[in-house]
Amino acid sequence: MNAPSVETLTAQQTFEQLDAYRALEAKQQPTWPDAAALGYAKQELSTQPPLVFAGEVDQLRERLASAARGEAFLLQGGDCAETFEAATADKIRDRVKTLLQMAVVLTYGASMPVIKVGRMAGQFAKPRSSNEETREGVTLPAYRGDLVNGYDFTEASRTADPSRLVRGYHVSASTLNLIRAFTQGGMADLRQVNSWNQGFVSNPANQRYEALATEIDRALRFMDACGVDHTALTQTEFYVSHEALLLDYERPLARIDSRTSELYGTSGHMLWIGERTRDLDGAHVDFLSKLRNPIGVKLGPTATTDDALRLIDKLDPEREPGRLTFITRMGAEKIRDVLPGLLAGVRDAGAQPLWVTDPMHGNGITTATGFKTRRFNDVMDELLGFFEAHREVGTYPGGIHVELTGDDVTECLGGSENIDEEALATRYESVCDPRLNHMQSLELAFQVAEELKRTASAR
Ligand SMILES: O=C[C@H](O)[C@H](O)COP(=O)(O)O
Ligand SMILES: C=C(OP(=O)(O)O)C(=O)O
Ligand SMILES: [Mn+2]
Repeated sequence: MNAPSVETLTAQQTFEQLDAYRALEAKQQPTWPDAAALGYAKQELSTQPPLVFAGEVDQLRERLASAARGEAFLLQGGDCAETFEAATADKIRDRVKTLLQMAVVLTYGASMPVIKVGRMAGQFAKPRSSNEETREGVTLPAYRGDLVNGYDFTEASRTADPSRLVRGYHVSASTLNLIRAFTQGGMADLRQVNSWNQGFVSNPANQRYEALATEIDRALRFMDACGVDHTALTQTEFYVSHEALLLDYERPLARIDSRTSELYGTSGHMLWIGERTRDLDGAHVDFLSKLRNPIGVKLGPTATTDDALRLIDKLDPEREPGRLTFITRMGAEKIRDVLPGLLAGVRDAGAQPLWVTDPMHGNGITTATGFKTRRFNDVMDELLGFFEAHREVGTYPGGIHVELTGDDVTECLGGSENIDEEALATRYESVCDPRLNHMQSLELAFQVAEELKRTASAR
């Protein structure tokens, strides 16, 4: 046999370093009953083309760097858990549409670029509070996302099936293909997106936002009249992200970039680590520390400044702007107590991560009838607490991370349509956490835009 070339050896060594995570504890991984089928799925994934390209990933890192410097704002959103069944053209279009509508409003409010990142094309794996679920005396494995098992409550459906890893890759590929088509092919035309927003404000419940919508309309007409570059108005950058939870999916999609010989996760542009898997000595932090992608880390109310600084040392030792995003999810009741100290501690240590708020995950409640839900008012309260904390400390509130859909579901309580507990049953479709519906998402965007206008005029 020929000796391996220097190039192969280098690639091998790179992957050996990446594989150090295998010796560490990986929380929230499924038990795959069929080892041979898992081996086959991983092999199959490792031969598939990357879903995203290293150059795009670098571009997103640069965009996020500008947000970390206070020169852009991140809008990240989508389902709690995407499903294979709901990866239809209409549903994907409506989610992208909702994000674009929100982005127009935020761009105007912030007077700066809004970086659009979907929780899409890979958000298929869920951490759970419990390994099992019991219904009417029957106990089965918990649903861990379509990448692992099915939502139907039967033994067969809830058994972890590795062929889902491969199917998840293909569904992600077709989702991404459609997103690229929509955002490059005319659907992102700012004038059209703004006309959709006119529909939102023409609803009497939303008239308080009319002035803002009219201002945006005038600004667009002005740009049009001036002959502003057509492409800037009709096409937009759109990136995808998901929680990098399932290492059996992420590892085969880690690739060496031929331009730089560096490792990239090619399952999505931005990857984040969840609140339940961010242990410093755990497999997830180690694995992601080796990839060049922008990395997010969720920080819940128990996170200390020391935790944040040690995560920075491990994930962003060079302190490269755009590399690390902290996504705080404290809960409306705690954010004003907990966040200012964290922001000040990190700033005083000389680090400048991007700070983003997830106003959803700290505000979950379960109704007496058993629905997991969130109150729109709590979500808004945490958002306001986020802006207040940053104003207090003098740091930059760089973005929002929300669970939302373009559909008219009834999963979160309140909002201008005043969804009450009874209404939850009418259209509750999420297979995991409750999402803001189309109207609630826009309402949130208009309120955040008002907040951003205030921040911008105070600077
Ligand atoms: O999005 C995430 C959920 O909060 C997480 O999966 C936990 O949900 P559970 O408490 O219903 O298991
Ligand atoms: C599980 C999630 O969040 P967290 O890790 O913050 O609980 C999520 O974003 O769906
Ligand atoms: Mn969730």
